[in-house]
Amino acid sequence: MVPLTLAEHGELAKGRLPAVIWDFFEGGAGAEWSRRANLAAWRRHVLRPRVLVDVSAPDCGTELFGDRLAAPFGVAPMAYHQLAHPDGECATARAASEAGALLIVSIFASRTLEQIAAAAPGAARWLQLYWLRDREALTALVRRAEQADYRALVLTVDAPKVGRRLRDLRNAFALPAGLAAANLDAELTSSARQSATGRSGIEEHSRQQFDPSITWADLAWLRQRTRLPLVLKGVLTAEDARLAVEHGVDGLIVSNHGGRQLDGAPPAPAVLPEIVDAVPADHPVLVDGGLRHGTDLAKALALGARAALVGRPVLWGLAHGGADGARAVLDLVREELLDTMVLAGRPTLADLDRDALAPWPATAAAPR
Ligand SMILES: Cc1cc2nc3c(=O)[nH]c(=O)nc-3n(C[C@H](O)[C@H](O)[C@H](O)COP(=O)(O)O)c2cc1C
Ligand SMILES: CC(C)CC(=O)C(=O)O
Repeated sequence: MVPLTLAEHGELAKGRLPAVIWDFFEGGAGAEWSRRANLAAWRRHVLRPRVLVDVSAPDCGTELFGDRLAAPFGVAPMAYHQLAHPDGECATARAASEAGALLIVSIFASRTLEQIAAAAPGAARWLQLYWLRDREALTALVRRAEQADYRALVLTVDAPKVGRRLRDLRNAFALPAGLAAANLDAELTSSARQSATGRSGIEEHSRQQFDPSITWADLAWLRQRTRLPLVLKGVLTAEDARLAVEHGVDGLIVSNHGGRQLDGAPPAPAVLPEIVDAVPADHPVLVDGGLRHGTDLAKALALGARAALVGRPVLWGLAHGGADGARAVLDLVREELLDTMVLAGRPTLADLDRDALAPWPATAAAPR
């Protein structure tokens, strides 16, 4: 079967992956309300098509922190791509580069920052960090990212601890032998391999390593250690967006972490407009969560996002087709975005403004 939708990439991946890995990828926290809400939220808006517009040359190319992208999209930071494919993040890097997408590498990547950079030289890539208790390890990562030409740092701020992920608890999920967080000291992550306490290995490890005491005041410490743009991921209120700007942050990613952290947190499209309105226009606001169609990406842009990130579907492509599979996923999203722009009579990104959207009436059930 040649997959024609992201969901079909998911079906192929599910057939390939061990059930516990599928659950780690797919699962959310708690009752998984936020995970499901992410998928439903994009359906609560309709596109307002304009007609008799010249759509013969639609253009979705853009630039982000100086890098050219084929579309305003990227790969969300996700841990351990080798769970999906032996080439791991190196394959994803090739795929993203060929598709003209931004790649955000997770601090829990299973290949080194340098290997990933070498797999796609010159490509747009950022490094995502969690605030580790070990600040020397954090500083070392920042240095390496600068040397390997990563263009921005993303600090994920929605995870003072890992959310209560019931699937991983039931599966006592732990990293398989031979797989590790390649950029961190083996000692720092060894607990991710066991679940002696009956928790998931991932939860156990984050409990030991994440510093839950950091506050806005600590951001200055990180700011002083790098010239790279700093982006906060996991901001969901206008209040925090304003604080971020006051504390010298350069951009935001509006995200509920794919529903994997606070269950009950809003899906990004519900809060994106208030956040876009709260920050100066030269601070890019990105978004992620539940994007499964080019139309979802068009809606994100119309709500004011500068770009949107795709998470799980990239792992699906990687799992069933390696770099080619991940690239097929990204190409599909871009092609569907271009289709949407043509059929909606909005051939440039500037045309995808708030007039391009209307809410689906609250009284009408959102179609499945
Ligand atoms: C398997 C998996 C691992 C993830 N690892 C990280 C991570 O290391 N750092 C992070 O900031 N977010 C992580 N995320 C969250 C994603 O960056 C992103 O917010 C979310 O997956 C987007 O939703 P989507 O998967 O519905 O597209 C992870 C998500 C998944 C599914
Ligand atoms: C290793 C985990 C803490 C990575 C993560 O953020 C996630 O699984 O959502």
